[in-house]
Amino acid sequence: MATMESLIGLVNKIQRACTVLGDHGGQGMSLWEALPSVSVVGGQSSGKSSVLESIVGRDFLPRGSGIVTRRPLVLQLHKTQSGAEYAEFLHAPKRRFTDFAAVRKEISDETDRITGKTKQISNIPIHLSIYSPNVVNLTLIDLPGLTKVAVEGQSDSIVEDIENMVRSYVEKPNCIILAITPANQDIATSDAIKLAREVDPSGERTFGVLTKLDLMDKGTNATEVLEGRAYRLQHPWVGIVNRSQADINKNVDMIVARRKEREYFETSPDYGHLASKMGSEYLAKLLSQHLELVIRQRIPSIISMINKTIDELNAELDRIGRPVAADGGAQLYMILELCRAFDRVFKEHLDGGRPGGDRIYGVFDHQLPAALKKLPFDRHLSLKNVQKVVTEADGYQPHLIAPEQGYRRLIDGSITYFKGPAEASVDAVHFVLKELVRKSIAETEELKRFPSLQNDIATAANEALERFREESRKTVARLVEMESSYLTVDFFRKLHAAPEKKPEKNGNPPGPNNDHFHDTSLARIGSNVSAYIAMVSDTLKNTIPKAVVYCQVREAKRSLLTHFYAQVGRKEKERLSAMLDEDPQLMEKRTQIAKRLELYKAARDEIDAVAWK
Ligand SMILES: Nc1nc2c(ncn2[C@@H]2O[C@H](COP(=O)(O)OP(=O)(O)OP(=O)(O)O)[C@@H](O)[C@H]2O)c(=O)[nH]1
Repeated sequence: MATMESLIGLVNKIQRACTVLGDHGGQGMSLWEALPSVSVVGGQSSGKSSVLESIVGRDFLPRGSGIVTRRPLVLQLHKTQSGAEYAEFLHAPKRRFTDFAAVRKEISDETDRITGKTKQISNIPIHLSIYSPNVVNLTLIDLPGLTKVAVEGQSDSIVEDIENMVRSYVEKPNCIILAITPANQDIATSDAIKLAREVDPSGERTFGVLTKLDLMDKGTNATEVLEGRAYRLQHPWVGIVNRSQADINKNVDMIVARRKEREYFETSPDYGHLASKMGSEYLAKLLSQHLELVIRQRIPSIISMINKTIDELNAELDRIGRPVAADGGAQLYMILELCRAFDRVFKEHLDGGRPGGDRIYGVFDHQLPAALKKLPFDRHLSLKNVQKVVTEADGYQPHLIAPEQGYRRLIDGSITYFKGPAEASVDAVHFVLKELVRKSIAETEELKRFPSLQNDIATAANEALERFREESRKTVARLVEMESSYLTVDFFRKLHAAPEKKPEKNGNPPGPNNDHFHDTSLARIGSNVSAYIAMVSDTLKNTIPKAVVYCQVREAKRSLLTHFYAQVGRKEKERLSAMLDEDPQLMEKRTQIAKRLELYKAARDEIDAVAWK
């Protein structure tokens, strides 16, 4: 069975770890909030500081007018067996304070360090551990005193700000509320009780403390309250007699004050029957026992909360990606893996599974045929142009049988027109591929965190696509040139073999100088060339896509990043690191998650170490 010391010590440790990692409540469900704690609340001058000092048995809290406590003070008390007595702050772990006046000054200075001298308040706690033979193991959180009016130099919102901060602590279901009320004030007007009732209506986590019993008017007493008749709480009320201002001025020792308090109750005609359950020493023990009980009850739910959070944080880390390895080999491997991930997505776009590849087919199925159809062959093979070309080709000697040169020139001239649509197909496919590269980079989940590498891959892929386009352009240009370089002779032989149309009945006999004959013959040349060109067009409609796919699409699939891989392989480690530069926001997020993960794991280890049943 875990001991009381180990349980409270356990929570102390986890609380300290929380503060180191910036987890101190007010941030949604944090570990801090899951831990049971005791918060001290009360109106100004209700005697909060006095109660705390009395529990500790030392003067160590800053005093003064106005709002002195401006940051929560997490006071962790550790009982020592050795008799050694000292204090330590979490923010100054190497310094051991044995002079408690110096502790007081350090609390003041540390308060100012965050809030400035502006008298503003801050919810970032100061952690103070006190080791002493005169304490019980207990953790108390001292909060700013509730006030009704802002004083000189404070903003009007301070009253509300303090109340909000105090409420943010006491409203947590794991907070035990130590509600301090001076006995010389009507309990109905107590700020502490008012707030406690609001956040803990059933009173199960509120401990009522009545201070200044010695200052009550003569003839009156607080038995109504202390016996639980005036205001009922689940836990018994505890009456306290702290040092008066006069005692403080006279530097009455805390241990002496404790003794005097004990004597006060033992000899009091009003409270003698309650004496064993009154006083600051009793209060400290009561709280310590209760805190231990609560911790014991909560530990299972804390463990499950810790485990759940660890799982969630791990999943989140996986989602945003683990940190980049430091050594060059691992970085190179990572870059190649990321490139492959991109390549997979890119291929899915081309092969189907992701949209986009179909747009390439669109180029071949619509764009290219439509462009071929629009070529101005009608104009080029008009009677007038045929005549012009044929005549020019014949030179000074008109042809005898067939205008061979004319045919060739007309065909060559026509074929040149195919270059336009061929290049347009190359460009269209190039832009589709470029767009797919862009899309694939954006869709590669693994690459999201590496903007520099995204850039590098985009540049490398686009350079590769440029090279493929160049190659493709040359290839389609060649296809077109090939059509000019050697004509399909059979086509014309067949034409020649086909029976010629009979001359019209009343027509003149055929003769080279006859106009009518001339026109018919030119028209026939035009239509022959046109038919031949239609055949070439059909061929190119089929071969251009083959060339484009061969040079651009197939290459993109095969070797989009081949050059890049070779370059990366030659890179220095520094350059590799630079390629794996991450989005700074993401790095920050990862650091935060990693820190929290560290905290939760440390907490789990602490709990395991206590090995309690
Ligand atoms: N006689 C007597 N005086 C007390 C008692 N408790 C507190 N005082 C005096 O009341 C004054 C205020 O006490 P503190 O302990 O400073 O009260 P506080 O709530 O911490 O005050 P702030 O920090 O200013 O909000 C001091 O002068 C104390 O000496 C008590 O039980 N009896």
